[in-house]
Amino acid sequence: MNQQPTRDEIRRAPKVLLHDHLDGGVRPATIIDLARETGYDRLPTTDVDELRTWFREASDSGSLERYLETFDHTVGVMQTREALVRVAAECAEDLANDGVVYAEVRYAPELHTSEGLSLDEVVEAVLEGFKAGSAGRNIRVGALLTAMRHQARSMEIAELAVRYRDVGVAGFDIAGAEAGYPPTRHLDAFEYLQRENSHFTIHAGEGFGLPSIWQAIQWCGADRLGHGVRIIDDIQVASDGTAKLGRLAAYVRDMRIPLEMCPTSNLQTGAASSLADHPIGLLRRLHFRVTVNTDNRLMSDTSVSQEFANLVETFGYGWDDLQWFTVNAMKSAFIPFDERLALINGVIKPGFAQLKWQA
Ligand SMILES: O=c1[nH]cnc2c1ncn2[C@@H]1O[C@H](CO)[C@@H](O)[C@H]1O
Ligand SMILES: [Zn+2]
Repeated sequence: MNQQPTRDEIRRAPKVLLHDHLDGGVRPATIIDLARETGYDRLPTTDVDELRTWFREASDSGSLERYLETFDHTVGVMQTREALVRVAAECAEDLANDGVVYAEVRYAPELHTSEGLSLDEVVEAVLEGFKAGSAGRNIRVGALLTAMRHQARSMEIAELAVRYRDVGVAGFDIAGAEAGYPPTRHLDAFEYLQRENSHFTIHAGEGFGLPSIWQAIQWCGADRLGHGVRIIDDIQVASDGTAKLGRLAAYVRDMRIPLEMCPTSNLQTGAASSLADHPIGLLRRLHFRVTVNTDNRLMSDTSVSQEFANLVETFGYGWDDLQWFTVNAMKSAFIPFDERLALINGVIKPGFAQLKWQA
C-alpha cells in the first residue's frame, strides 16, 4: 500500500474536474475536420500531430495574454450548431475515457455567435453534445457559462446561466486577460446571480495578484476561485517551514473557498516557475481546499490523470492525497448537496478503496 499510484491506476480512479474550457480541449483531428467543413483557412498546419505540438508550444509563452491567442483557432471552428454538438460530445467522451466521473466544463457563449447562432442556440447545442457524449458512459457533465472579462456582456450571460440552470448549466464564470480587467467591472452580473441564489466562480490570482482575489471574494462573492495561485503572496513561510497567513489567505482557508488549481497551465502562462515550486504543494500542506484541474487539455496536452501523475512524481503524493483532491472537488461542485454526497459515497470512495486495496 506504500506504492505510488501508477499512471494506469490513476486513469482508472474516479476523478472530478471543475475547471476545463470546452474551447481549450478540442481534439486536434476535429479542429482540422471542422476547419475543412466550415471553410476556416487560418490554421497553422493541417497535420494532426503538428497541430497538437503547435498548440502546446504556442501556449508555452510565459504570458496569459499570448496563451489566450491560441484560442482564435478553436473558437474559429466552433461557430455552427453541428460543430458545437460534436466538440461537446467528444469532450464528454474524452473525459469519461480518462476516468472523470463528474465534470463542469466552461465556455463563453458570446464567442460562438459570429456565424449567426444566438446565445440560446449555442447553449442548447453544447448541452445536446454533453448529453450525447455522456450517454452510456460513467460520467456526468454540466456546463459553466463564461463571460469574457474585457467585454461588457456579463449580465446577459449571467441571465442565460440562470435561464438554463435546471437543464444542465451549473453556474457562471468570467475569464480572459486578468490584468486591467478587475472582477468588479462585472459587479452587476455577480449581484444578480447572488439574488438568484445561483453559483459562480471567477478566474482570479492567475495573471494578477491579491487585489484580484480579494475583489472576487469580498466584492463579487465568488463561490470558488479559478486558479487562485497568487494567494501565496499572502502567506509567509519561515525557515523552519511554519507558515503565517495574512487576513485574505486566512479567510480563503477558513471559509473553505475552493481553489481550482491547474498546474500545467500555470507553468505555461508563467503563473508558476516549476511544478516543484508551484503553490499547490504549500497550499495542500496547509489544508486549503485545493482541487486539481486541466484548464485547457489541448493547450497543455494534458488530462486530469496526467496532472495527478505529475503531482505524484513531483510531490510523492499517494492514494490518500489523490482521494483528498477528488473529494475536495466533489464537495465544491455546483450541483445540489445530496447529489454530491451520492457521488462521494457511491462512486468516489468505493472506487478509491478498490484501487488502494489492489495496490
Ligand atoms: O487560464 C485561463 N485564464 C483566463 N482565461 C482563460 C483561460 N483559459 C481559457 N481562457 C479563456 O476562456 C475562454 C472561454 O473558454 C477561452 O476562449 C479563453 O479566452
Ligand atoms: Zn481557465
